[in-house]
Amino acid sequence: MSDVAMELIDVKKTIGKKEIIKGLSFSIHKGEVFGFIGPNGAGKTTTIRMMVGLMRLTDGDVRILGKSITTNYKEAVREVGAIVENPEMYPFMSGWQNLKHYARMIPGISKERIQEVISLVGLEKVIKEKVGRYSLGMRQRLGIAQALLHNPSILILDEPTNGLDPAGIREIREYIRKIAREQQVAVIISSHLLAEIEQVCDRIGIIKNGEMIAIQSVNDQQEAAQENLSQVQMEVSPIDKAKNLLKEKYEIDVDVEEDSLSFQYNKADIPELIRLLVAEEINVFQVGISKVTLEDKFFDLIGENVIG
Ligand SMILES: Nc1ncnc2c1ncn2[C@@H]1O[C@H](COP(=O)(O)OP(=O)(O)OP(=O)(O)O)[C@@H](O)[C@H]1O
Repeated sequence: MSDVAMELIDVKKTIGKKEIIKGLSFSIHKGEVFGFIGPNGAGKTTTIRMMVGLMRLTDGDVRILGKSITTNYKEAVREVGAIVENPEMYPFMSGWQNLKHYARMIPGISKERIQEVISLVGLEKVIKEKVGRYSLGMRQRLGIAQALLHNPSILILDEPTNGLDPAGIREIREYIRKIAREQQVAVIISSHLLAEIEQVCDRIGIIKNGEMIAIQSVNDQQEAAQENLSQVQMEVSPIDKAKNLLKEKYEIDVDVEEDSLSFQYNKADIPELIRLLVAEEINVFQVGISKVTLEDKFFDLIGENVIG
């Protein structure tokens, strides 16, 4: 069986005359935490509303476990658990009563399942207390428990860390990882703050003006940092010859940015690389070396500081 949980195929949304989402295509895998990140107004909420079936697509399709949200709405939506707006909870009832009340509306939810979702979000100790006395972080986790009750394949959380203090953010992260790992649920979280979700995500998709401008595996970044790789910018000529040489001879993954090559390499080995390029009659005009961080990449890509 395929490990794709959700697939977006050229998803577009036009409201009035404005094209808000301009053809998004990407897949999210089972057991993965995918961060959906971009500045305010980039189109995250609009995309999420389409993913969960709260808003019609203008064009394209969303498939959840292969089921189309446009032609097989009921079955597709069944696979989704989401917190898009603040979940409604009754403050005068306990966490347990809130979940039980909600579970009545879904056929086939056992008492054991309720207990299971409570332990998934670590609320065992306070579940008999009134929700009115919960911290915001606890309420968020109760919301996640509620969204998981019907055993969805995908959990979607829109700005889950909004308003939380650092301890609350840390806890939410921990439980999100646990849910993805233990239940093989694909978790999609949106945020405009890279630093808040970077640590919890396997991959991050960066959206700007309704377009996906990059999808980056977080592990690649961490591996690069561990292997002591630096980000190298090299102004060379002829650029294509240099690019091909680095690719074919040294198996370096090279991007071309205007008249420079951009790649990751161990700083200590760069003088040798320059010597080799020169020996091949390639002119090296400038070499810039910086540390590889996702924040730099994010900043480069969207051209403004939304790190917070
Ligand atoms: N109903 C609507 N009518 C017209 N424009 C809309 C509508 N809903 C959203 N937009 C516009 O679409 C763009 C994307 O909005 P969206 O709320 O999806 O962004 P976002 O990335 O979630 O931002 P935020 O983090 O601020 O919620 C914005 O420019 C917004 O003004």
